[in-house]
Amino acid sequence: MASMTTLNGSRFDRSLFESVLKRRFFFTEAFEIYRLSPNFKGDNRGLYDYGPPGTALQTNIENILELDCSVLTPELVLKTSGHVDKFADWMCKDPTKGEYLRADHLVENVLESRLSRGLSGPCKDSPKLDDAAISEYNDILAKIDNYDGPQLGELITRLDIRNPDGNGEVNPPIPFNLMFKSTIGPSSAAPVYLRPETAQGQFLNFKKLLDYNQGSMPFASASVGKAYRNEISPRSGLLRVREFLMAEIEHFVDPENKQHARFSEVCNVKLPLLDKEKQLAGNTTPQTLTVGEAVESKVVDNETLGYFLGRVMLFLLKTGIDPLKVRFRQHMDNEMAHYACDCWDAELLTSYGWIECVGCADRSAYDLTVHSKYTGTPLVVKQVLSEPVKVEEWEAALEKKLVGPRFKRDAKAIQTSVEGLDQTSLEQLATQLRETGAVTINTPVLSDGSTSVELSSDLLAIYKVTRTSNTREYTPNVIEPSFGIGRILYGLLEQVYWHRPHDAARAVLSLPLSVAPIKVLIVPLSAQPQFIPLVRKLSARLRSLGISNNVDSSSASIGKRYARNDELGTPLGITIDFDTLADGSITLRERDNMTQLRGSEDEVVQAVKNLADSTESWEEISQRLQPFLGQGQED
Ligand SMILES: Nc1ncnc2c1ncn2[C@@H]1O[C@H](COP(=O)(O)OP(=O)(O)OP(=O)(O)O)[C@@H](O)[C@H]1O
Repeated sequence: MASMTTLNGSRFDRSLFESVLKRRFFFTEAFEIYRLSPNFKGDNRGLYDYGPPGTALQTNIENILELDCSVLTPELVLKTSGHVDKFADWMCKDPTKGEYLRADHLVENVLESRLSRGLSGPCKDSPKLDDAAISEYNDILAKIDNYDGPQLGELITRLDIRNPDGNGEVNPPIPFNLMFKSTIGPSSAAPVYLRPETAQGQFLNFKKLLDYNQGSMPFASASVGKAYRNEISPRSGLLRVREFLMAEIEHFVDPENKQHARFSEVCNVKLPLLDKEKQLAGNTTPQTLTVGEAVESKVVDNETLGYFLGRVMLFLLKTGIDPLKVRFRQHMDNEMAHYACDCWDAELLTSYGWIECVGCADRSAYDLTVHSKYTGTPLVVKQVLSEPVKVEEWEAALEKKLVGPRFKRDAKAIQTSVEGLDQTSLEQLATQLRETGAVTINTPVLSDGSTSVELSSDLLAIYKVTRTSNTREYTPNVIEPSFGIGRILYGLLEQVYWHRPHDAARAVLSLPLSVAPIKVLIVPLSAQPQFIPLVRKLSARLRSLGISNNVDSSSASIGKRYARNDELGTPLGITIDFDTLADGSITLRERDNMTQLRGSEDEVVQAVKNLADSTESWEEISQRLQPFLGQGQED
């Protein structure tokens, strides 16, 4: 487990931190009052509700273009995309306890615990770890994501890895599909899944998106919405939940030209990169390269992927993430999702270790190709060429005189499927047809319920033709940054949490103004009625500038009111006191250093606006406004 320090260098204490977040209602366990009732049965882990500050923070973080697609997804779509067969994690059962554990996490947790205790087993009197074992464990941990189920099984047996809860032996790993299944309609005949990612809806709308974009490439769509995964054993709070908010951008690009028009904007952004070769060699220290250097040296495959890694880094920094607690880790070959050909994860350092928060995958032409093949709908771009070119192409022709009478009302569907075959498939099928005299073609559901048909060489011919063309046809590749908003939010909260020196009860969340749920706290010093119009006017004035604010007119001391809002991460405070009644001046307080400045309402409002627009810093404002030595009020 990573050892974390807070912003002022003290040790990070997760239980204190979580108590602050719960107290201030950033989030809570979902269905909590039911879960606490004695009749509640079942596994409620991995389900959370965000309270008002958590929801506001989430909205402030996400802020990207939206395309809103259906969550309920027919089985056929996810069968075609490969999720029904391959979207699984390896799971072990502890038969004694009846517990299920994710196999890679089990190995990781047990080896990390052995390393931290220097012992090779769970008991105090287990033998000490020798140098060879320490080196082997570190090597395994550096590439833990690269092991498949049987390999994890081999490690579990050879290293005698057991369930830390009770020390029972576990069964060999088996795959567990992470999708939630349901059915649609009263007949329950049509299986559906809750989407495990938002991407598929965007791929299925590719043709419409391309038309909407006047056929021009490259372009991107984006979607923000809930995704659902039946995680095997969620034990890390908001980091691993079963229902979470995802923001995914699908950038469609010409596979022969992966340059990016705005690459120069991110070229100099520095990235800490941990590539797959390093991990396989057991090395976990990233190298820092600029995006430009990383693409030039081919550490990152292409400009578009580099562009998005740069943008992800800038986004994380803007939300307030510490640059020393971010790294970009490349997936190893076995780790890659079934649809990806390259992938870099932006990981944040948390008290749970390095956690993936944004996955940046090159999904190649995988998704568009499989959906196109299955549905017979071409999901391609037709590029008009300035000079005509000679192209050699595979063509398929059905012997209609025979196909019509043989397949009757299915003939049309078969013809559409044959016409939808892409060049790669046609080439493979041509060889097969030549060698075996028949091929199988996938089709929509036919009248006998089947979803494929066998065509022999008397019914189907596949041959090469040469023609002159003014257009080039291609299936775009997709570069996809996929943001888990909850993980970014949690990582950020851990990183900005600290408490005042010598007072663990006075916690502070140093959220930047841009993402803080409430930007300004207004505190009237007294509950006397003269203060009410002043407070209302100031609050409305800030609101009209788009600056969210909260009024705390409770009877608690000023110090208590500020302390409550320090825990909510409110960056600025304005006090209205008796001098305000006399001369209209008010006090502006900065959350982190608690210094206060005094000026007229106009001056203070302008200062708040400049801080919110990042056109002036607190230090610069301190040069203009009078220092106010009222910190004593805080206690
Ligand atoms: N169970 C979850 N809870 C919260 N966020 C999640 C969860 N699973 C994935 N995410 C978020 O969605 C993003 C994209 O999902 P992706 O499929 O790349 O994750 P993943 O590789 O399955 O994650 P992990 O390996 O941690 O299970 C992740 O970067 C993460 O931020």
